[in-house]
Amino acid sequence: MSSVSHASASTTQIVRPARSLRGSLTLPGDKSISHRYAMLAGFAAGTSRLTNFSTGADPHSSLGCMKAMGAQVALDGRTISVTGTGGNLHQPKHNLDCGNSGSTMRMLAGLVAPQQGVYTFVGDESLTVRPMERIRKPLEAMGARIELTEGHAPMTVHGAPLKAIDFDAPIASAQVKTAVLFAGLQAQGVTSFAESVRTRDHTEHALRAFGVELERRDERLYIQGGQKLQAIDATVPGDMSSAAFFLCAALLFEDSNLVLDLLGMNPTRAALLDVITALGGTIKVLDVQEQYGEMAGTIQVNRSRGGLKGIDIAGALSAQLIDELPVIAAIAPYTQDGIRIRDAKELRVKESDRIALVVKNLRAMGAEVTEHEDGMDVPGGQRLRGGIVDSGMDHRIAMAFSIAALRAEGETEIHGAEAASISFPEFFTYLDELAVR
Ligand SMILES: O=C(O)C1=C[C@@H](OP(=O)(O)O)[C@@H](O)[C@H](O)C1
Ligand SMILES: C=C(OP(=O)(O)O)C(=O)O
Repeated sequence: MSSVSHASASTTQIVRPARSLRGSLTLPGDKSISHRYAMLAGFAAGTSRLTNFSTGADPHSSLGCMKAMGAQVALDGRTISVTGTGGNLHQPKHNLDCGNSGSTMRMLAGLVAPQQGVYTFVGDESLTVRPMERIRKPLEAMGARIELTEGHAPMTVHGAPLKAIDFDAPIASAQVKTAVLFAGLQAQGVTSFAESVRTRDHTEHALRAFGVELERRDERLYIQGGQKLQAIDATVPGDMSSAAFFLCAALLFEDSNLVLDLLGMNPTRAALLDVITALGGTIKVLDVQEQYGEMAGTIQVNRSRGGLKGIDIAGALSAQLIDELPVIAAIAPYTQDGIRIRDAKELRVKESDRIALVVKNLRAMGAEVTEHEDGMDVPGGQRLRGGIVDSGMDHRIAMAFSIAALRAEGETEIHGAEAASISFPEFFTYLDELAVR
């Protein structure tokens, strides 16, 4: 990077090409795990200590909401202490502000639906147009009442005593699974949940960490209502979806060398490592540990000699890589055989329409790309030129195109670069440290 300029509300970051990517990093805690630990610690009895908690704005929105509902939160560097409400959330005095975070709004809806009181959730411009119907359906089937505004936030949850349901998820969403399990935890009877694609399982591990019994039989999860939660002392593993930017950057240079410590290696989040290997990276796992069911390890990434291969990503793999697809697509022009992505329609309802924005920004950098309703085809063997990138105030778009910029000819301007702080405030500092110029 060379300079940062502030134009009205938006920050522009200039990213210069690099010659290599070298160094080692310990990434801030995983965003998905941090959300779940924040919510369950705020709900449990006792004081939880959460070390290496995410530095992203999103999990801090979850902490803020838990605070507004009676949890006590104290910050001490990378460790956060949360004293929970022992299962009785307070009705908040104001609207619950979820900021930019879909996870906060959807998962908390499940936690408050069985509680007494009325809870109104609001968010920023992007969150206000994201679909919430997907959680209204199961929670209303259990007995809660949820008011939406044309299917979106603002969302008001009227809590009520809930009864268990058997729910078969029509879409692959770990946030919907979490909302149903959090409601089932407090419902009368045994709630079951089945999904056709196995999504990230952090909620299952987190519930067990806090002492909840949860069973999986024939791909269906069962949770008995009325269980009590006890505080934990946990270290959050580094975020694989943040690591994705540097892992993809390491692929772009033959002599790159990247070591990541304490990286979350939960198998439901690690599909990216297979993609990196398929494209031509080599990954050495130097050490693996486990805490509360979550694996964390040290990995070393290099690139094999020769050009980068291509890959087709579709079906369950698209769901497992959903947050990594923007950066995978952004480096696709630099592969030999190109990358084709399908079955990723969910990308259209994230913080932005990520298919449309990836296509627009690839074209702004001179790439050829074909847009599909559920994905895109990016041919390989292309050279990109530095251009003007519009983040759409979407963190993953801002960071994905900063990586594409490393191999472009000339400088790239990332408009709305500050969006990175939603999940990874340190991103540009780390990129500067790792990029060899
Ligand atoms: O459960 C989670 O922590 C998440 C699940 C995914 O969303 P969906 O549940 O909407 O697929 C993902 O895109 C999001 O970044 C985090
Ligand atoms: C989609 C994302 O998060 P959320 O749904 O929590 O806003 C993301 O982090 O890419």
